Amino acid sequence: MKRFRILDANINRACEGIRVLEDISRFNFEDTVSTKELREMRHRVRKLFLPLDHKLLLARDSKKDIGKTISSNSDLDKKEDIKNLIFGNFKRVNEALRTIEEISKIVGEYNISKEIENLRFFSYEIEKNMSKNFKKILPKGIYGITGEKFANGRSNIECVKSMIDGGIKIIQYREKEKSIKEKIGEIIEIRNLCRENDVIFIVNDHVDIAILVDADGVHVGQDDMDIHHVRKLIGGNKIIGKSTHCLEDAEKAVLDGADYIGVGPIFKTTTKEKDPVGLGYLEEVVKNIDIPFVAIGGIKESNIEDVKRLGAASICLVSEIVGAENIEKKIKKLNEIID
Ligand SMILES: Cc1ncc(COP(=O)(O)OP(=O)(O)O)c(N)n1
Ligand SMILES: Cc1nc(C(=O)O)sc1CCOP(=O)(O)O
Ligand SMILES: [Mg+2]
Repeated sequence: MKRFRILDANINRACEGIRVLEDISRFNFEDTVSTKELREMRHRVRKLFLPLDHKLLLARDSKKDIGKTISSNSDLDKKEDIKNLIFGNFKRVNEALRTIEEISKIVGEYNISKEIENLRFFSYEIEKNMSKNFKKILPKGIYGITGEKFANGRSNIECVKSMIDGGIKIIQYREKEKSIKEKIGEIIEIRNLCRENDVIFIVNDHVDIAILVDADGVHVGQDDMDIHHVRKLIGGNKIIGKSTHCLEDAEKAVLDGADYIGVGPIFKTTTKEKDPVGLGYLEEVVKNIDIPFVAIGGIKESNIEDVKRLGAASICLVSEIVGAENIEKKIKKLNEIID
């Protein structure tokens, strides 16, 4: 009898958890695939136990459940945001399925146990897919940007491979000279390399191509598309970076909903025609701006320490990295300095 009580409690626990996830997937993310898969999983669990419904109901005794008092006195269930809510519910569902799987065996329901085991693995997959709905956050450390013109004959692809081998966690594709067709070819290749290596991939300027290749985000400048238009096109779960050159730009970018801002050019640079704004602007950003930022422009091994010291957690270097004799060694050296 007690075994059926455990089964009953865990079937309910699993199905209720799946229902929460299903509603988040449906109404919050409008994710058709995960919604359908979760609904199928919930129906499958219920259906498997239909023949045992009577025994399960007889064994139910919610009033005497000692877990109720323990749970109402516990702080463990506090969920601060939707992400925690999702991971908390997947944990709950997977644990409940595991219990159902084990108890089904000892009541002689081996086929059901096997099916529940399969559903548990299905649930791990859905969890992975659903986590794609979350926007990635700007990593700390070195932010790499392509620049074939400064790469001593190396291709953008070769540079990206070396950046990844050097341990970079975010790469932006920036290319001003090639045709759209050539750019798309390279972007797809780099997107795949980044995805395989768990590196965030940002496309510079081209919102349409970023959407086309399902990049993690896009970077736009003061003369590019406005953030609210970009957001409308690219959706809420992608990163939007915006270049800023003064505090007014930065404040506007925050209000417009940028996920991070570029702050520069800090020093004189030959990669872009723009006068330096100096370290003063970086200091202003550190004091006044609450969203993540990337320091950029003329940053080298020789001055990166000054940038870091002022409070820049993410630092971008183009020519210093792609123009280095050994890109991997350069990145490792830069990381040593800023660590
Ligand atoms: C991280 C980062 N910061 C600034 C820029 C510059 O963008 P933008 O002003 O649009 O100039 P171009 O790069 O398009 O010449 C950037 N790309 N990345
Ligand atoms: C692309 C770019 N944007 C900048 C900005 O301040 O918005 S500075 C810059 C060039 C950065 O290249 P390097 O590291 O070779 O100086
Ligand atoms: Mg631009």
